[in-house]
Amino acid sequence: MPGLLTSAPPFPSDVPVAPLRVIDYAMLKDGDQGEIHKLFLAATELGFWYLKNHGTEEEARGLFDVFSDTLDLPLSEKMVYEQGDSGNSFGYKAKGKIVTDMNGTLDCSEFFNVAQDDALSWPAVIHRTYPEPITKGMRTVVTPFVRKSRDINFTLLSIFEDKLGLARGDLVRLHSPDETCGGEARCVKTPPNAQQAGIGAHSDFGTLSIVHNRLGGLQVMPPGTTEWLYIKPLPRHIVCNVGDALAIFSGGILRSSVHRVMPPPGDQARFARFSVAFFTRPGDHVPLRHLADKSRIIASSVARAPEGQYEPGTTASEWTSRRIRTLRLKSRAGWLASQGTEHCAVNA
Ligand SMILES: O=C(O)CCC(=O)C(=O)O
Ligand SMILES: [Fe+2]
Repeated sequence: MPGLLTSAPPFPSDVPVAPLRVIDYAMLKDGDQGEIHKLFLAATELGFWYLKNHGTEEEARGLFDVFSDTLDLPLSEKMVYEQGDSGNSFGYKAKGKIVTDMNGTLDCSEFFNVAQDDALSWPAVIHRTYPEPITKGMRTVVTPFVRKSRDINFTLLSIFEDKLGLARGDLVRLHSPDETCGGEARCVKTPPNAQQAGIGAHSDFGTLSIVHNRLGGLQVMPPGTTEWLYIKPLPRHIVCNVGDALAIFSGGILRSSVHRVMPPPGDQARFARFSVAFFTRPGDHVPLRHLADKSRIIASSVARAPEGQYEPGTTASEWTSRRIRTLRLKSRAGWLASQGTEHCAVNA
């Protein structure tokens, strides 16, 4: 089973590694103030952290199987579900469909994205249908994974509400189950011995992301630096990060850092790389705008930033579709137009 990769060589010890804080989810749930403080530091400094005791290991293992069966389907079958060029994220993204840098270099990864809305409403279809390995695993694997991952992100959001001086529910409410959203579960697969990026430098579009990694390859560029650091996969730990929407809502207090997926380091490069991710994104019609009118802490951060910095003038769904659509233009212009908060000084 590719997800477990028990035979893969270890992550090498001679590559630069990001010093992510390790946060204990069980302690957060218990209201441990020291752990809550550590989470807030992680989200404001780097915007990335490890989370242990998250309780989704089993669901993620099942999802690696479901997604690897899906990506093993013949290309012609997968192409029936291709996301297309309109900026839609749900479904299949074939290799070479998006640019990874300013020179227009194409990616070598394939993804499959399942909409949170479809997983939670199953068997009712909200956005689209899926191939058989996913429909067969929906009830037992995909939906439980989505539900648990969403609950983790909502717990983290409640903590951020308190730390940012917001009222209870001010962030969670922007992700109401009464509205469709761009939230999704994803598998990313990159081939063995890849020579180019699997996913180019980007910040995530939404609120909070969760990544389950077995092999290395994920890299982050800490704010204010120009160095790429590997995020070393740790057994039973997930990697969590802040996305653009949360950076904007918080007036830049929480950081949405640039990251990318490169071939796994050292001897791990000989293996195909699978990762499983979950993205919480705001309701489709939620305006992306700082919440300065709800918090003095956010208001004072916004007051220090350039005018209009955290008011891109779009809704959450327009923001996501612009970034996907322009990445698929496969040109330098597309690459520039695909950029998010990371390039407009949210992280300055
Ligand atoms: O595969 C990974 O480790 C990260 C994937 C990622 O950054 C993304 O899908 O946005
Ligand atoms: Fe990402």
